[in-house]
Amino acid sequence: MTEIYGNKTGLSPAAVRTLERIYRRRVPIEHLTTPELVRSLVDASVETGRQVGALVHRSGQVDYVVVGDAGKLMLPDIGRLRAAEGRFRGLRLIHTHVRGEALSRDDLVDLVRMRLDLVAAIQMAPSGDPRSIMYAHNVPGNPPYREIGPMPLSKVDVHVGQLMADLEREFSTLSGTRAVRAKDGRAILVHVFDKSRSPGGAGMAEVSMRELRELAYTAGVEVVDSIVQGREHIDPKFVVGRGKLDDIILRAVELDADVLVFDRNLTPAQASAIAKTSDLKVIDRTQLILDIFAQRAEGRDGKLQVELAQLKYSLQRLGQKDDSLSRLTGGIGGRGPGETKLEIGRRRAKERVTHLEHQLKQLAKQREQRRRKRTREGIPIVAIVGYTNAGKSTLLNTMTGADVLAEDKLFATLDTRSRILKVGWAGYGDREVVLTDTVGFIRDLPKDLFAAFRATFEEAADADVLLHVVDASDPDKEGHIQTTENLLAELDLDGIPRILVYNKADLLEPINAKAMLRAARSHEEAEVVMVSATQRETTLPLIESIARKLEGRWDASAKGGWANAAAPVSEELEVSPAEDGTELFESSHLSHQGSLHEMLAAAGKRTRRVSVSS
Ligand SMILES: Nc1nc2c(ncn2[C@@H]2O[C@H](COP(=O)(O)OP(=O)(O)OP(=O)(O)O)[C@@H](O)[C@H]2O)c(=O)[nH]1
Ligand SMILES: [Mg+2]
Repeated sequence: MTEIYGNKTGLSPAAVRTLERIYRRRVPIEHLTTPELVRSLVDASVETGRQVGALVHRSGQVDYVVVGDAGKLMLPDIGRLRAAEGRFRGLRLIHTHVRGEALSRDDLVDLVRMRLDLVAAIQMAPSGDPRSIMYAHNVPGNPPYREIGPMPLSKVDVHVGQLMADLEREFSTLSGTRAVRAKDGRAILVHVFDKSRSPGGAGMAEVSMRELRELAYTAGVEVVDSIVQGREHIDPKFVVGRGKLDDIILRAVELDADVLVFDRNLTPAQASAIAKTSDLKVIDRTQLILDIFAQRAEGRDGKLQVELAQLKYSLQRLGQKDDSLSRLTGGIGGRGPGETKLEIGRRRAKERVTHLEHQLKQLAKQREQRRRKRTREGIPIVAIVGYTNAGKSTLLNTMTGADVLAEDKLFATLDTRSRILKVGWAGYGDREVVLTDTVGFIRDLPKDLFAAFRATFEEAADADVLLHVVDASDPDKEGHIQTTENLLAELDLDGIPRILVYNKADLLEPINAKAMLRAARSHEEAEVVMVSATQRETTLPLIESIARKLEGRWDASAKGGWANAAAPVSEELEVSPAEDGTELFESSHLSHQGSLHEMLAAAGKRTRRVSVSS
């Protein structure tokens, strides 16, 4: 093995031979370097006028000879360090500084990011002689390295084997004392905004990072730091500036992080450049969301949809060289929901996409048939839509007594569930509606995912009423409403009658809740109600609202007639008169009992009309 790495342009054949001879050197593990290796490196530097380095393995062999320019050395991509190999690479870099400078920031970043055993720089005098040596190794802490020297070459006395054994012990004791490591690693979140384009970028960054943190938490990633940078313009190659990237790399080592999560979407080239330079796993916002979907999709349909979206996203990234596939594709753990490992070739991936699309079409047909059947049965459909974590599933559960997973995580629901809502308890006799839960929306929903999840909104397309649920306690609730409205329009669902449901009223001060409701009623086009999805009785006004919207359709779902509808109601209505604050959930049932009977009477009359005409 005599390949020369780095900047080889313009090297004379003689210089190349001098460089190649460096491969013959051996350096025992008891020493940092040998006079012979120093001599060879210095000779090659004098001949080329450039920095020359050797990556020496603990076995004593020179594994790589690298040539740079007068000011720096670009180390070859020697691949990711695998966990099994321990904390360090087992390679030390010994190189020349032709201008006699101390260890540079580049040297230290290389040391840290590549987990080299050591980096040593030989300072050359203008005469071309080696004047001194300076070296650094990794340490736990901040900064994550220790520099030693410069000192005369004759004074260096490092037993590399001993030093590395000590360091490895020190690092492993440290990671042993750390609380249980998150299963999908430790991440640094990075947000970059364009100062010229968004002057209010810092405030937006905060809102956006809060959401990213929740996404990371949902994905099972432990967040150890967040970094926000405002720039005059986004760096086309690394997004952040090169200097900032170096800071991030050092920070990652210091905090033992292995993932960088960018709060924006990266081009394949950017993701690749950052991953190569940092030697960290690089994930963008879309991949993080895809990853969550991959973990959470349950039904067959959902799983196929997610796999399709992941493959499509990966395929865009497979265009580049195949070498860093595992770093670029898939999510945090290279996770896919289906049978496929995500690290597959381009051709296989394309075949799989076709196959998945076919299967999904079949499933869509079956769904379509089911839906037709239901429509024939004439039960009105009410779909619950809204931003992720708004409380849609909780509302469905509470209203129907169903048991749909509701969690304080984003995208708890990935498969749409429908349940029959019987409203006898609220005074509507045998009437029923189908209540459908949907996937939560999120700002900048990844395009592929949006396409894939269109299907889950097929059900919603048939809805007679949409309940747009909003977490009224979220500081960004207006942003959430806007995002949801926009996506509803994109899904062509904006024509369906809508009720805006302000949820989580229990988390608001009653006085604020009232003011919020009043304000919303004055500026929202849609009807607004306020509920607390965790408390069934607060959903009464919502049911009334649904009843008003459904009118004629509503009665068709009543199986029984007039008497049936009215009979058991009063006993089932177990709502205690409002305590302070709960009158928020003002209900005509509660406010005057008389109107309940009026309503029931009206409902009964309509029922009769329907049964006569059918
Ligand atoms: N305090 C309070 N918490 C609520 C209320 N409604 C829902 N939550 C909580 O909010 C979290 C999210 O609820 P989900 O029902 O899973 O929300 P979702 O809209 O279905 O979320 P996705 O399926 O992720 O889109 C859960 O921890 C619920 O317990 C409420 O009225 N009050
Ligand atoms: Mg849900």
